[in-house]
Amino acid sequence: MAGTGRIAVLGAGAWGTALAQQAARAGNAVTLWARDAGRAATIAAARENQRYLPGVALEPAVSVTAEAAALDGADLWLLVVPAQHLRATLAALPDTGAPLVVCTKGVERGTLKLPLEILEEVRPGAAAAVLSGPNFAHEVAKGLPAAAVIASRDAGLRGLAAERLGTAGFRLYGGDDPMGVQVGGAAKNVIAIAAGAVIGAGLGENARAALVTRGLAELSRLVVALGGKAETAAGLSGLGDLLLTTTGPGSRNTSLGIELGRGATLEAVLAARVSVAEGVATAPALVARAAAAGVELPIGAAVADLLAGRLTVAEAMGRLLARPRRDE
Ligand SMILES: NC(=O)C1=CN([C@@H]2O[C@H](COP(=O)(O)OP(=O)(O)OC[C@H]3O[C@@H](n4cnc5c(N)ncnc54)[C@H](O)[C@@H]3O)[C@@H](O)[C@H]2O)C=CC1
Ligand SMILES: O=C(CO)COP(=O)(O)O
Repeated sequence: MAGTGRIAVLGAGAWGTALAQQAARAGNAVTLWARDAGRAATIAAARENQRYLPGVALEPAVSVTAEAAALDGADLWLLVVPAQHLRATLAALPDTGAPLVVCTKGVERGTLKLPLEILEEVRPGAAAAVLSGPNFAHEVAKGLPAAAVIASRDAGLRGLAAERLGTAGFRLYGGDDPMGVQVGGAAKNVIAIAAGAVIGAGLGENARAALVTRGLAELSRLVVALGGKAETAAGLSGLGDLLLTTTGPGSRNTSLGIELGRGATLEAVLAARVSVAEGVATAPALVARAAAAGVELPIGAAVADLLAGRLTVAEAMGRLLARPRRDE
């Protein structure tokens, strides 16, 4: 056990709760902060997050609160709020000077900012890192083996964060390419919706494998265009997470795509869920961000059009298949 201080986890969804468990397992006292006082009290009383992560008993070292003052003593903050709410959530909380590790995957609509870019606007100059990888919350919560990358330009911070959060069963690699890591985490959710739609529409496993592979090419192009490294796209936060999300039955993004592929409307799918599928809000923002950098995302654009009701799955596939043939 490496951790010794207090870690604050902001956002008591599935991933925030799983990371709170992991931080406790790594030897830290943990404050899991929820924005809603009633929900915090319910989780604290049940010692379980029945809404977002049912069936997992909270570690004794995890305390749950909605009080901002409880964040004061934490020497590391994990931000685990959906991308569209990250800015407002952080802006409403006091700046204690604690280093920030953002665990959110997505692009903010309107501003087209990635999580660390949002942090830079809300907490200019704060020490910040990003944690990302192939990590279904329910598996990490149970302590099943997993790996992720903690990337920051600040080598001291990524070492510290890996030391405080890692255990033998949650293997954390350092990375110096936070841009590449963030783009991978945001793009894989969009490609997962496309992969799910292909499966839901009965187009077959061959089609999914082709689409995921071409999706990785899109993701890699965007990583490089935004200043990241191609090898980051081939690592845990790129290929690794793409593989998990597009094939694992537990993915919210893939399952949303499957339902769309079977003919459900987006409104009906979202109305039946409490949990977030980040690819929905991210798809149009990612495509716009890529376009601003001169990068075309054919699969991303097809997903954005599908979600907006501008295309059916059959039309989206037809458009992708009709693209001019070229060398791989
Ligand atoms: N669940 C997973 O397996 C993983 C999730 N992530 C990422 O972690 C982030 C959080 O996802 P989950 O914990 O899975 O979410 P979730 O779907 O389990 O829970 C939704 C979360 O959003 C919060 N929320 C909803 N409306 C809000 C608002 N208006 N303002 C502030 N917060 C609001 C809820 O309080 C809750 O914490 C996402 O970016 C996701 O992509 C990353 C790795 C794994
Ligand atoms: O990010 C994730 C796994 O790494 C979770 O994926 P979903 O949000 O699609 O469930």
